[in-house]
Amino acid sequence: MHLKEDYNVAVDVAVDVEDLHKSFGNLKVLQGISTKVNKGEVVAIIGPSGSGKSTFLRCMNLLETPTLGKIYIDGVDITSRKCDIMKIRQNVGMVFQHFHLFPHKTVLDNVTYAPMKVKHVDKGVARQEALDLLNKVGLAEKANVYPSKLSGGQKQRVAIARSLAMKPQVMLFDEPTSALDPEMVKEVLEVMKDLTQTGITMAIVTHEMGFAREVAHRILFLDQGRLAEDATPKEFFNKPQSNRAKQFLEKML
Ligand SMILES: Nc1ncnc2c1ncn2[C@@H]1O[C@H](COP(=O)(O)OP(=O)(O)OP(=O)(O)O)[C@@H](O)[C@H]1O
Repeated sequence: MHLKEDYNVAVDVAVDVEDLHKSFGNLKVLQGISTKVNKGEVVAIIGPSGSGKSTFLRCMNLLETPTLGKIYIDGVDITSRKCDIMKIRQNVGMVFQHFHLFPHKTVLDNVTYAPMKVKHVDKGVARQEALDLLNKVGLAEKANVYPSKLSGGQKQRVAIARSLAMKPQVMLFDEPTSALDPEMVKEVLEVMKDLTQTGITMAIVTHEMGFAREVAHRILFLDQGRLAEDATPKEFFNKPQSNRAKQFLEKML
């Protein structure tokens, strides 16, 4: 395990990104991103289509391997070859645009699967914790149904509960409402909003500007793979600095 040298002074930092680059062949998607996310902080990653938001997020749990640069999660260098990827993924939950639930498992079994299989949590404990989580996302009564019987919004809420069941320190959300019918967006955003009150660190790629403005502590605005702005929602939405952000907001708001 490679700990960051100045880890002792950085104990409040959950995610530390240093000069992150990612290329796909000749395509330079991330071009030197550096930022820190503090424990309990909620950051919204926004920017034009193709600016590298999802790639940035996916680097944070090594779904994409950075081409260059370092990422530390809780002080652990996840870009080090010696890093145990499975351990990191336990600590960094991810919710995708599409829900990726197991279709042949009930809602409850979807939520208990990883804790039991990966962490060897006792079945009774895993079920109780899963029921508590389903209760939190408003789906306790759906515990025994199969995903095919759920709406998109309900599926996404199960996906969030499933991710939380691993008790991650950091939660990554990759456009969690983009695949939903408009009337279901709100119920998922409400669950995410509740989550922000629990002290968990969250990084959210989103096109929901109202949500980002209301809920995020910080806005990271990406433009062509660079961190063009790193500001509070108030600063960013009221006084964007770059022309690109101004143009983007004119379109989005
Ligand atoms: N696995 C991959 N192989 C090749 N190119 C990729 C891959 N993943 C992403 N890209 C390219 O990288 C660029 C950035 O993609 P990314 O999905 O990170 O952008 P984004 O800002 O999240 O976009 P959107 O808002 O449209 O989802 C795009 O040009 C995309 O085609």
